[in-house]
Amino acid sequence: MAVAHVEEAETNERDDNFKPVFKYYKMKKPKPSLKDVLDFDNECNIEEWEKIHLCGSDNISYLGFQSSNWVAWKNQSIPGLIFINNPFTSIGQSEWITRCIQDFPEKPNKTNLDAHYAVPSMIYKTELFRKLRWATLGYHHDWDTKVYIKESYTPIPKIMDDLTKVIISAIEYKSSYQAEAAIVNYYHLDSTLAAHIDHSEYDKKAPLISISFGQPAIFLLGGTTKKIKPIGIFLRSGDILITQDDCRQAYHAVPKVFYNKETSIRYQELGAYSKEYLEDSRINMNIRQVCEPGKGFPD
Ligand SMILES: O=C(O)CCC(=O)C(=O)O
Ligand SMILES: [Fe+2]
Repeated sequence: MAVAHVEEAETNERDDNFKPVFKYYKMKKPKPSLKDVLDFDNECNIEEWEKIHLCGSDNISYLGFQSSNWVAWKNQSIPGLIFINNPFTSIGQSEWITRCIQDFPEKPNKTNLDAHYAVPSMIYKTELFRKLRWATLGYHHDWDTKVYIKESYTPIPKIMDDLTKVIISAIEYKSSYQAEAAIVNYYHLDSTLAAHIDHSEYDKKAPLISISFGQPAIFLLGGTTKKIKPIGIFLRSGDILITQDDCRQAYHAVPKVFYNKETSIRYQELGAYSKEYLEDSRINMNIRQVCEPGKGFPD
């Protein structure tokens, strides 16, 4: 919490060019215009972006990928940001969604509910599931102190580790990389995520892999201070956003989750609970390396 206070104090209201954009896209009435939002699917507002092709490894269909050739985008003026257009099949997405709903919130992983409830297993079948906001895996992020603790660890599932390896190899990241922590965020149509920088990791440059599922959202990406006006980017189900190097230290937020009636129709393969949940929800699964390679936790 102390960290958040310092950040707030750094940018007073007058200089804050992030908040007005956040409030604008969050607005319900009148509905904001979406004409300036970057849309990689429909190739709108992306004149300054370069289309690139990334290669996934061989034999990766078990991870839900549709092929090994992925369309991605980068921008010279935003070093470190890579957007990958949904490379998953709809069955592949359904499998990841099912993991996010049925597996990842289960113990020994941690969730926001642990502090308030005796959380039953198969929580997705209970009323409590609507109150789920996050689940953490690997080194658990402590939301109050904003530090990772070496002893607070549950293993990263192999399938998530495999997915990470394929993405890290596709972006040709040169250093070694280990998926050490994951946060799964659960949003409903009225949920937002306030502007923040992810600086709890000791390695502040390594790629952060962020994958969206379910209902679409607007993601805001600003700069290292809130003085910098953010850009809005549409994130749809299956899209992968990677932030590394300087971009890792940029403010970002989610001001809006949309309702799109086609979202749940697309996942015929989902079980009944997941399908109903996804009707008005968005899931974001993000994977991080916590420590600098070969260094471990500082004393
Ligand atoms: O939901 C998203 O797209 C972003 C999540 C995020 O920024 C975070 O978990 O730190
Ligand atoms: Fe973040």
